[in-house]
Amino acid sequence: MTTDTPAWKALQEHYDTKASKWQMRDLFQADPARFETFSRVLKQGGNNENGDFLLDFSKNVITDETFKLLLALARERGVEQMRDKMFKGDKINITEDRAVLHIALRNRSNKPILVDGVDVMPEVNDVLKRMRVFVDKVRSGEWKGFTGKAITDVVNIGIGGSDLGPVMATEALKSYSSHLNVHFVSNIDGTHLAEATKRLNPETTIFVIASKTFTTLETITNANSAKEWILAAAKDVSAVAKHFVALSTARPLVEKFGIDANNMFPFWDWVGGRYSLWSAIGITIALYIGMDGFEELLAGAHEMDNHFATAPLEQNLPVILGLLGVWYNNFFGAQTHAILPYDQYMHRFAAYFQQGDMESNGKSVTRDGKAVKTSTGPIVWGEPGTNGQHAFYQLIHQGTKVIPADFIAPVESQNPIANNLHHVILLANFFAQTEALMKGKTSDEARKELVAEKLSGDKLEALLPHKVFAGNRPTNSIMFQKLTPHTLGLLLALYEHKIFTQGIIWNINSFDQWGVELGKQLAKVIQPELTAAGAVSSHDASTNGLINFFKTHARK
Ligand SMILES: O=P(O)(O)OC[C@H]1O[C@@H](O)[C@H](O)[C@@H](O)[C@@H]1O
Repeated sequence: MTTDTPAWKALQEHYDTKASKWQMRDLFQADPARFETFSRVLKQGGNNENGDFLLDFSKNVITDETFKLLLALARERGVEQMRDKMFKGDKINITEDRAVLHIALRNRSNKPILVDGVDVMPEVNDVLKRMRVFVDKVRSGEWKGFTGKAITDVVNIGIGGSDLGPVMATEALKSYSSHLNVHFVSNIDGTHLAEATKRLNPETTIFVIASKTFTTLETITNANSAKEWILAAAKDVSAVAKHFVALSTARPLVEKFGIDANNMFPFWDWVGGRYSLWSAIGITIALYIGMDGFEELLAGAHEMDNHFATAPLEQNLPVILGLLGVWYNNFFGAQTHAILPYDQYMHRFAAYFQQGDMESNGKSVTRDGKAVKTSTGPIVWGEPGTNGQHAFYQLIHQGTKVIPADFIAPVESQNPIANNLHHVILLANFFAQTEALMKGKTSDEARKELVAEKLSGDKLEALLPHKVFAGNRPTNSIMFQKLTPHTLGLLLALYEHKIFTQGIIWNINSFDQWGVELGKQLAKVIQPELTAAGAVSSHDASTNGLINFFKTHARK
């Protein structure tokens, strides 16, 4: 049982007797070298645009002792051993009997990785080569649509892991894009496809059908409607081969759909959906920024993989982030974790890791099937700064909940307009927010301000409590030179391994997602009921009521 182990008990006692009483502002006052003690810099490789990558975790409610106790927990839980198993290709996804090898997709060293005794690297490299040929053809205009015109628009049809990664990465790397436009259709709501195709020309549009299983109802329904849209214009089935490619692990289903095997880019069951942007699922990213850019993304992730696999735990960025998350989740009772990028290009980053984190660690049984005794994965949420500041930061500053938050920003803007004024203001806000969250404002400080504003007596006393900030709100700050493909790769892998670390500490299987199945099963039962004659009475009263409301109000 996780809470009965020595390291967990030591942390609990440390929290109860010490940490629960600390104020970060005192910790900073007591130790002028706190930033040096609790920050780490990674020197990135690749081209010299990439530069240094900083994690400052000094604005957390920790001391040296806390840090040591957290590291002891990681050792006790066997984080290193499980990490090594993942990198070796062991089948650590026990409920699906699969290896967990997104790290193989970006294994730029090509060191063999064996699954069932077979090295997966030749196949990985083969798909990358085929992707390059295809991507170059489309980008150069050599690939033609059914009337012989070059392609201008790419529509990615996929959902969950087959959508969120490519959406997030193409948005993040927009400044590396060329002439091709990309669009994304995920929702089964016909509005999504209809709006995406409204202004597109079928002659110059290709559809990328992204689905690991090729059974996902939303994706297959959208893909069929997209096929009708192309065929309505082309009036010849041979157009399908020129306008559809598939990214999947399920070759027979792709062929059954009518997509040519030559236009299929495979991946493997050891790639989880939410870790699949590194696989052929990344083809839309490659079409957008070019194959060299995509391989830079892989290289950045590979660099973080090497760091995670080899750095001692006290230097290991994903392990540090994972442990800090456990500290707040399990000892301070934090329910959520905010991701706050100070970079407009990263506006889908939090949404991406909502799936990454919540689908991985939203579990309530241990790896051996027992009910967990601790809280597991947090609710992940966030928006880019400074938008969030004018919306929900109030609750982070003065609400009753502990909300640990990650602040993320590049040193250099891709758009240094107005002589970089915008970026300077943006970063000033980043730094100010983390300072305010840590320090807060005492009653004495607030009183002084009110006096300076010429307030006194009852008015001052009435206003005073509203002007006090308790502070002590924990934040991590992540900074890097510039949001290059390499840096984005590094950052994504950092969060992936953080999630991995936490899953091991909670002893849950972070690699399956059975929780999404029940709703799918029930939808299959309900779908025919919606168009059949007569009222429905086989469900609970609410579900019957909703279905029957729809049936009586739907116009024929
Ligand atoms: O890529 P597929 O097979 O269409 O699946 C899409 C998504 O489907 C969801 O049901 C799964 O929970 C996700 O993990 C997955 O990413």
